[in-house]
Amino acid sequence: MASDVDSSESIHPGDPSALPFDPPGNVRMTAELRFKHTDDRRPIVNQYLRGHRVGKGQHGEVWVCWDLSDERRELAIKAVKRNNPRAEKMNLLRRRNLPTSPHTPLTEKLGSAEHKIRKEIAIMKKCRHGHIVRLLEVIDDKLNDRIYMVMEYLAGGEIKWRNEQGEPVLTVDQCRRICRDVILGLEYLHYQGIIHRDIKPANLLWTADRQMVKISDFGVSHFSYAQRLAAANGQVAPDNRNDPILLDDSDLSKRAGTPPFLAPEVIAEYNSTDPSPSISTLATNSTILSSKSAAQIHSSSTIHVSASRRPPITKAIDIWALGVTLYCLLFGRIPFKAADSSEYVLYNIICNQDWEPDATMGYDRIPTGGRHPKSKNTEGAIVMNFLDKLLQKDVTKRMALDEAKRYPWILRDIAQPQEWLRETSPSRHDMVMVSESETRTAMTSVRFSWGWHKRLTNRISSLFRNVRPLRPTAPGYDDDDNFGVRSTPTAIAIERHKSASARMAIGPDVRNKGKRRAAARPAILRDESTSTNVGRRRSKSIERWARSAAKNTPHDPNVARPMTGRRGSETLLLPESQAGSSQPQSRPSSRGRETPTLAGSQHHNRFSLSSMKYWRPHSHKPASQASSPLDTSSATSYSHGVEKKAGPSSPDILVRRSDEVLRHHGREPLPNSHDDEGLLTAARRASSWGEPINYIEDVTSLNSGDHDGLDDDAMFLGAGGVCNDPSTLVSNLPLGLANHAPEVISNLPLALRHPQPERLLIGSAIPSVPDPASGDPGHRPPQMRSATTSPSPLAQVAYESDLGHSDDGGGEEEPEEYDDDLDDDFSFFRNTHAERQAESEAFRANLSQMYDNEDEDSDEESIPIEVKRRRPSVSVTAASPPPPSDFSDDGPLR
Ligand SMILES: Nc1ncnc2c1ncn2[C@@H]1O[C@H](COP(=O)(O)OP(=O)(O)OP(=O)(O)O)[C@@H](O)[C@H]1O
Repeated sequence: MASDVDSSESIHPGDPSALPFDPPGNVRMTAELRFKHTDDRRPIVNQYLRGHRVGKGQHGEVWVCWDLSDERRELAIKAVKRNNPRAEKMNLLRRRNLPTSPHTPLTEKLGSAEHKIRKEIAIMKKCRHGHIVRLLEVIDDKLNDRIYMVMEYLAGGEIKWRNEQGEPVLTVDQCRRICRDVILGLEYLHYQGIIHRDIKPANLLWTADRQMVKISDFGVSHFSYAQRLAAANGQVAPDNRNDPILLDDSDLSKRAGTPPFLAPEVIAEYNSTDPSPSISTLATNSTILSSKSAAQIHSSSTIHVSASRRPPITKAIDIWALGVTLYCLLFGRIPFKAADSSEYVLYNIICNQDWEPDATMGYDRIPTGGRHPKSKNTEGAIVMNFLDKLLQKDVTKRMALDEAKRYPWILRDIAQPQEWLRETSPSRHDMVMVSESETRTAMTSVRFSWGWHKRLTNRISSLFRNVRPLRPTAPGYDDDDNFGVRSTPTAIAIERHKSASARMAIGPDVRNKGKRRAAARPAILRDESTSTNVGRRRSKSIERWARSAAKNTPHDPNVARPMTGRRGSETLLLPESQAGSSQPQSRPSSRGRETPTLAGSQHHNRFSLSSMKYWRPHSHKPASQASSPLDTSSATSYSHGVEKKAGPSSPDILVRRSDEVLRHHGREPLPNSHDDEGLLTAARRASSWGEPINYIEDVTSLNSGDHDGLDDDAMFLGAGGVCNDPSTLVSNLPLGLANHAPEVISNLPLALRHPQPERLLIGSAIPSVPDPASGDPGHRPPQMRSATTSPSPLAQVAYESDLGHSDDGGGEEEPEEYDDDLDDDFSFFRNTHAERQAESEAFRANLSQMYDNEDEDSDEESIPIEVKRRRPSVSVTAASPPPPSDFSDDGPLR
């Protein structure tokens, strides 16, 4: 078994005690953020001197930093916005969670970004294992709209697993070691009751010496108390039975993760042999199982599961994802891929088609012997058999982690396997205990600091977001049942309420940039409907939505209910005296269903942002000065230096909002334009899955929300791939910049370098270093190593700072400011008409998917369907420059 044991690897790779990084103590929770600069303008966040940015994901940016209070230990600090409207909007459109839960969980109502951070922190806080990225401190200052997570720094970066030709760059040996590390990490997570749900190469980070891989990104991970109990034979203290974040099992029914890595049971309804009604509705012009012949379909591995009988979603989904990951590492490509990049086709392939190996595997091109090798004892046959067990479509036949850990190939280079198995047993670790209070403190309410100098004054769309149609109060109707508020801790609802109020009161807010953009574009409207009608809404066409919305008057004072106007869990509270002044008995219904209504009332939609598409702001006034509904809407107790005004009666408020704003800006709505029609036709077509989408096959999670439209280069780079041909990237540059050398491009004004994906440049001047992980001087190096200084091949990708700062940590921005936000905020006003038109056309051309949102009835007014090129998740793993030696940090930070 151990004939080819490499003595250099005869270690106990999974033994946490052998780890160089294992600081004692629990995760620190810090409630105050202090921000200052060094003399040379290097930012300091509390005691952390911030260095260059090492990565950027959908929700946050990651920098290297040095802990000034701990001998300048090198760490990573991740800044995550609590509120990410762009990501949330895309998530909203994409969230087709199957099956629909009648009880929409509170956690979803908190918004995906917030939800993601809370879960990520709550889970990471207690994970302490050699193959899990360690969280050390959370800086959660309520006055800052970002949360800072201080983690151990994995200098090796993401695993790079293929070159630009799509060939594997890791040896089979390396693949095995990575796989073993992930098995150990997963074993620990599963033992703790945590399902990662997004295992893929991009979420596996190398240590600096590339001797070890750690699992990162717990944004969609799931904690199951039942699983934890089972793992501990019921001996676990019931510390978090009531934790709404960690115990929300309905989360598991949601399709989170990265499409090519999703297990068949997660997408069981996409089995074409037994399509669920939802599929037949959606897939009106999709080709099912288009690309492969029937002979290629391995019947024994085809599952026949209808949506109604979908297998339970368990930790086995991580094992499947591990199998897909191992396949990627071995062959430099993903095992399941749809020819037309359609998710629908992809899911059918995952459910119904078998995987096929290449003739050889790994960088060292070891023969595989095919899918079913004749000789069973070859290396290829052993690995193929291992893959076969991991990639079992039938979850009951899939290999368990414990089995995988003991598989001979995994144990191959372990000197004393039995001892290693004993030492790495998860039962040797303490059980994770995450209390409810800890989860809550992981993320608290947002309070906004004043930043007028940075913020534009367009608050109209956020205002309308808070204008709600009538909420039902018909007898027997329990609002909470539909919104999952019943189980909501009061504090959370209040926090959100405050947050909404704050936004209304304060006025300009960069967070609503997306909605301001929506006002300038044709928008596809979503009608307001109730959660009890979620099932029906699924079949409702987008076109009907928009028409209905356009016809309806903004708000009827007879219908408007002053008590609660809600968006998600945000609640517009009005004084009790006003709330009691009306007794609404009706419930708005976009379908005109019979619902008890007040005389003369009709169903209503929120004010249509699309009707304001030709509206342009004339002036920017602080909310407190504007003669807009901003003046009157806030009757909450939220106080942030803004003088509260007593509002008029609630119906007045609601009916006045849209009218006043339009009048104030001298514009009339233009409903029902032909633009809407064309757009809707495209949207409807797209919603039927007929439009192929360019999902990012291996880098972007569903939870990231916008993996559509990424160009191949960005996808490739984000996947941990490499590219040594600058023309490949430069070819993507806009405005004819492709002919310019990268250095010329880097000097262009920021405006010319936007949007983000075009700012990827090649650091061609970076010298190379050998790969310490390979350990073989004669080893054929991957192509890109000639251009990298980093242990990671990703070193040659440089990502420019948004504000043109160098990546040396000398950024001057304050943490409160999200650079791209600012850019977005100004872009609307900066763009010429022609640009806007071009943008609109590009938008239509790219329009690929529209999801009817079956699990929300609460939020979002007009949702423009916008598919943007995604800013890729790029890692820059060049060796970190040391902290400045001449820097002297003064007193308070010590
Ligand atoms: N501890 C770390 N050490 C080194 N690099 C890191 C670390 N954490 C994250 N990174 C890098 O930063 C990038 C972005 O981090 P991360 O994936 O956590 O952000 P995110 O916003 O959650 O991403 P997404 O939601 O898009 O998956 C990662 O791809 C990784 O390369």
